Amino acid sequence: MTIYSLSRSFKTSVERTPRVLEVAESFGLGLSDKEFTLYDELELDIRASDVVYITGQSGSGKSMLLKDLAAEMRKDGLKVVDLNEVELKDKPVIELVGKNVTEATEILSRAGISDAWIFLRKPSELSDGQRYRLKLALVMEADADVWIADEFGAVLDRVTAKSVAYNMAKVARRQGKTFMVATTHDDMTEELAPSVFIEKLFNDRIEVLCERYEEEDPPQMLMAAE
Ligand SMILES: Nc1ncnc2c1ncn2[C@@H]1O[C@H](COP(=O)(O)OP(=O)(O)OP(=O)(O)O)[C@@H](O)[C@H]1O
Repeated sequence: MTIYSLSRSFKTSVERTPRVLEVAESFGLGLSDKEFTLYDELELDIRASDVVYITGQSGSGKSMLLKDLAAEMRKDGLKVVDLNEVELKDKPVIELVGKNVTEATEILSRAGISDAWIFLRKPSELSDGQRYRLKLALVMEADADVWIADEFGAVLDRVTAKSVAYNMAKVARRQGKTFMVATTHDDMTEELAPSVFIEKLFNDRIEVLCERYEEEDPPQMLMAAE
């Protein structure tokens, strides 16, 4: 069990251009420097095999929380693979994962790619959604302790996003990986079956629900800060 303690706040200062001054005057906005906090000494208990589902409205601080959590995990010596940092080689898809064709097709199908024509194409010839699923396959194959995906499934249709969410969470749990996603979509709870569900609200408000299905550890509300 590792408890990560996270704090993040920003100082904002506004550049006083003529248009900024006009808008400020029209709407009666003050232009003094302000500080806003996304979370302050937030304590999160994240374990191997946890599926962490971070959701909340756009701009509420989900990406920042995912990034800060990943940075703390890296500091802690864990190997974190970030979907947004996965680079794709210019080779047919079937060459990019697995030790052989059987393994490659298995990994690709878990990531939602099961069309043989896609296997033969190169990443540059795929759609955004197909490339995204290929990256998910590479994340699953990477020798990492933690998989992270910001804007998880944003370029996929909802049916595909849910199916990929279900498969990835299942594989992560089976392999003892920590799988953490952030997205505005809050319709994947059933598929991800998260052990840690985080709803990031505006300002420093955050709700964390931890549900680990162990007898000695019943579902509990860890923190609900206002
Ligand atoms: N460098 C920065 N300086 C000041 N404010 C910042 C900075 N980076 C992010 N923010 C602010 O922090 C807040 C949270 O940003 P974040 O990217 O985590 O939001 P998000 O919930 O992931 O949004 P989205 O769903 O739109 O991606 C936003 O209001 C954003 O404007």
